[in-house]
Amino acid sequence: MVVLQGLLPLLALYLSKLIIDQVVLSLQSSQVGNFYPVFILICLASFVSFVNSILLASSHYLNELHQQKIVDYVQNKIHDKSITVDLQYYENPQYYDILHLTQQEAPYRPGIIFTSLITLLQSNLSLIGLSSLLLLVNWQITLLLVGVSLPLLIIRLKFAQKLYQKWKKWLPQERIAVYFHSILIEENYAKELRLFNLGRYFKQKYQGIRQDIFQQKRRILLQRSLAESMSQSLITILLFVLLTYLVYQTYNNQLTVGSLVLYYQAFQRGQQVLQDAVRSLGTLYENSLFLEQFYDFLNLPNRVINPPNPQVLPIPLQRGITLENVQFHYPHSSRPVLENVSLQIKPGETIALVGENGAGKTTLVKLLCRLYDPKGGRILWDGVDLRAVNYWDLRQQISVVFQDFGRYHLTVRENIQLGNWDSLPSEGEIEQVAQATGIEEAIAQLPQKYDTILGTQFAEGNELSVGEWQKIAIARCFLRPASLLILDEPTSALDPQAEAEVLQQFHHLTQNTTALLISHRLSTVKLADRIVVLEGGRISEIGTHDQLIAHNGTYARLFHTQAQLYNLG
Ligand SMILES: Nc1ncnc2c1ncn2[C@@H]1O[C@H](COP(=O)(O)OP(=O)(O)OP(=O)(O)O)[C@@H](O)[C@H]1O
Repeated sequence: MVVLQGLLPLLALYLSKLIIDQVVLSLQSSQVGNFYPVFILICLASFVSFVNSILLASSHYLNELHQQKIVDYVQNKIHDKSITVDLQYYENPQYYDILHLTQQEAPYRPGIIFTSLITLLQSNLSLIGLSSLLLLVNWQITLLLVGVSLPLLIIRLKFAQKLYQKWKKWLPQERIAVYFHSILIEENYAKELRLFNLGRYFKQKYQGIRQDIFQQKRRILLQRSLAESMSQSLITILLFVLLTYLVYQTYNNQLTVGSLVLYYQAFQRGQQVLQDAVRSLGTLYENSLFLEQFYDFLNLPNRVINPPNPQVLPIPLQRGITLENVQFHYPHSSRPVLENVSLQIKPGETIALVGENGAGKTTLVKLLCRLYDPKGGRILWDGVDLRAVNYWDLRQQISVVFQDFGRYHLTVRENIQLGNWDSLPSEGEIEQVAQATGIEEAIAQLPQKYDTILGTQFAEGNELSVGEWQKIAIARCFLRPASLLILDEPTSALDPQAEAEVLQQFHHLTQNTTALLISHRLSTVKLADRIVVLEGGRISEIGTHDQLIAHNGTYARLFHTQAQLYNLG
C-alpha cells in the first residue's frame, strides 16, 4: 500500500499532462477533434484517484491497528523483562533512570517511529518516482529539484542532530520535572501536599526546570527557523525563475502546455515530499534515543540467574536452612550490610529476627528469597546451595509479607487468591485465611463482600485502613502452602488486640512450618522458638526470650526499654 500510495499520485500527474496536451491539441487543430481518447484518459485519471482514496482509507484503518499491535508488542517485551529483571535495578538510581524511562515512553514512542518510517518510505518512493518522471523528459529540471532541496535537507538533519544531543542532555532534568509532576498529581502525596501547602513549592520547582529547558529549546528552534526561512526563500526564488523559464519555453512552442503543468506541479510536489521526508528523518533521529534506551533495557544483564542444570529443591524441608558466613553489600555500594552471618534454622522452627533500623533484617530476607545472592558465604536449603536451584522453585516454597506489601486494586477475593493463584484456591480456603487474620468481619461490612473492589482507583472501589490492608496481605501469605513463612513487620499497623489475634493464628499455622518473624515489637517476638539479634549486619545474640533476658545484653536492654515505654511489665 505504501508503494502504491507513493506512486499513484505520479501516475495521476502524468495523466493530467496527457489530458491537457490532448485538449490543447484539439483546440489548436481547426477540425472538430476526437473526444474519445481524452475521455479514456479522464476515466483513467478518475480511476487512479478512486483507487488512491480507497488506499488512503484502508491505510488509515491498517495504521491504527498496527499502532496498537506495535505498542502491545513493545509493552509485552517490557513486561517480560520487567518481571524477570534483577531487583537491584529497581533499587538503584542509576538503573532506575533507564528502567523508568523505557516504561514511561513505551506506550507512544513506537507509534511515532512506525508512522515516521512509513512516511519516510512513502516520501522516498514518491521522490524516486518524481525524479524518474522528470528525468524522462528533462534532466536539468531534475537536477534543480534535488539541488534546491539539499540545503533544506542539510539544515533539518543538522538541527535534528543538535536537538537530539540537547534532548539527551535535558533528559535527567526532564526526569526530575516528571518526578515533581507526579508529586503534584499523585494520591500518595495528596495529604501532605495540602497540609504543608507544598503545591506552590513543587510547582515552582517544576516550572523552573521546564522554563530552563524552554529557553534553551527556543534558542535552537529560532536558529532552525531562520535557517529554514532562508532556504525556503531560495526555493521560492528558484520556483519563480523556473516558472518564468517554463512559460517562456511554452510560449516559444518548445514545451507543451501539459509538460509545463507536469514540470511545475512535479517540482512543487517534489518540494513537499522532500520536506515530509526530512521531517520524518528528524523525528526518527529524535526517537532513536528511545530505541537506544529500549534495547539497553532489554539487554540488562541479570546477576541472579538460574544454573544450567538446577538441582531439585528438597520438599518438604527436612534438615533446615543454613546460613554459612553470609556476607553482603548492595551493588554499587561497598558498605557491608551483612557480615559473617551464620545461622541454622531447623525445620518447623520459628525464628524471630530483631535489631535496630538498618541492621540488615530485610536484606537477609531478600537473600533467603534469592532476590540477591550473597557476596560471600552461602545459604543452604537442606544442604543444597540456593544458587544451585531454580529460583522460581525456591520462591514457590516461600511465602512473605514484606514491609511494603502490595495493595492490589482488585476484589478482596483476588487480593487473597494472589498468594496461590495458579492452584485456584477454593472459597473455603480463602475464607479460612481471612478468618485467621481477623479480616472477615471487615469483609462482611463491604457492599459486595469478597467481590468488593479495594482501593480508590476504580469505580465502586472501597478503601481500607492501613491495618486492614495489612491483614489482607497476611491472609494472602497464609494461603500459600509454603515451606518457609516470612513476616517482615507483619503487625506494624495492627491494633494490640488484632496483633495478638494474628500472632496467635500465626503460631497455630506455623506449628509445622519453618517461619521467620521480623518485628520491632518485642512483645510479638516472645512467641518465637529462638530470637536472633542483628546488630550492624552481624548476629550478636541468639537464644530464647528467657535466655536472652538472663544474658542481659542488647535484647534485654531493648525489651526493658519497650516494657517501660508500653508498661508491659
Ligand atoms: N537497595 C539498597 N541499596 C543500597 N543500600 C541499601 C538498599 N536497601 C537497604 N540498604 C541499606 O542496607 C542497610 C540494611 O537495610 P535493611 O532494610 O536490611 O535494614 P532493616 O534491618 O530491615 O531496617 P528496618 O528495621 O528499618 O526495616 C541499611 O543501612 C540500608 O541503608
